[in-house]
Amino acid sequence: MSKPLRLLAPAKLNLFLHITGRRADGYHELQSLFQLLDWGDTLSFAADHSGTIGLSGDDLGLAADDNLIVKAARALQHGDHGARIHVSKCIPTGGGLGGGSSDAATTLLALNELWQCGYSNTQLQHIGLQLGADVPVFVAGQTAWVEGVGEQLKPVELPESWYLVIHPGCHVPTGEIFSARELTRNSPAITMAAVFQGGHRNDCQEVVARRYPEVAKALNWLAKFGDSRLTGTGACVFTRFDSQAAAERVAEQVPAPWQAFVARGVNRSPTLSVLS
Ligand SMILES: C[C@@](CO)(OP(=O)(O)O)[C@H](O)COP(=O)(O)OP(=O)(O)OC[C@H]1O[C@@H](n2ccc(N)nc2=O)[C@H](O)[C@@H]1O
Ligand SMILES: Nc1ncnc2c1ncn2[C@@H]1O[C@H](COP(=O)(O)OP(=O)(O)O)[C@@H](O)[C@H]1O
Repeated sequence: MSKPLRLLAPAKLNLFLHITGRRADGYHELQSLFQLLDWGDTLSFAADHSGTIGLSGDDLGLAADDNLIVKAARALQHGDHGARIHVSKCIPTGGGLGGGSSDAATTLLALNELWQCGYSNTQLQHIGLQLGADVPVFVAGQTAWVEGVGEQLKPVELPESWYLVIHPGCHVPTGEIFSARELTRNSPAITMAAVFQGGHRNDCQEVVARRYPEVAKALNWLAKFGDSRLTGTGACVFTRFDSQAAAERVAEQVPAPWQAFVARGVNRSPTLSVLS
């Protein structure tokens, strides 16, 4: 058995999210800035020749076969490839922070290396897209401008920022928000330059805030300290700060029972540096 490889599966924030259309298969076309964070789940991998995939660690109440970590491993597995994988979850599930997708991406990157599959990063992104719309951006491991359903990526370099993220305690199913009748689906496509001049939003925010009052409350509370915004389809909300100290000062005041954490925005996933 090889020495275990321990890697971060980073969380992300959608700094903005516009829905610009809908494809024939019902999936929505998006424009978004995916900001990677230096905070997330921890996965460790040991390869063997057992021909089986074993997953231990935090139980999400999912059958192993439904866990994106196992699905990602199976997508690469051939012959007697085997692996013991351990997961420590920090990223709240269904929070709009991309936890499941990031776990899947880290699994693809780790096992491609340990099993010496030889796939390029672009090939792994294609494999990842079959597992979820958000997986390719985590495989690429860069903060990125994203279009399509998540498969068209352009890395961007953003100034260092700190984010206070609040989980208001409710679970918002992505499918429910995308099937909401009142959702705006025809935002005009904008350029990256326009985004950097402001004038962007999360098109899901109004729908989520109306259906989930705790999200609305958290957005209003955070708005006292800066622009507050929903990430993805929620339920987490966030505000940007210039320094860790400023973010921590506000984090200390977050009312119970909401959960909060402070994380640094990174342009490149720490996981890529370990693997390359
Ligand atoms: C919109 C984002 C932004 O990050 O939201 P979050 O999930 O992170 O909150 C993601 O791209 C979400 O991606 P992901 O969470 O992988 O979605 P999936 O599991 O693939 O899809 C769940 C359901 O949402 C709908 N869906 C998802 C993505 C998309 N671009 N259009 C859609 O219409 C589909 O009905 C799908 O059945
Ligand atoms: N390893 C995993 N971690 C989190 N969620 C997972 C995982 N595997 C499968 N899932 C499923 O993926 C769904 C989306 O979870 P997640 O990616 O954390 O949230 P979001 O899409 O809101 O960012 C969950 O409802 C969960 O059932």
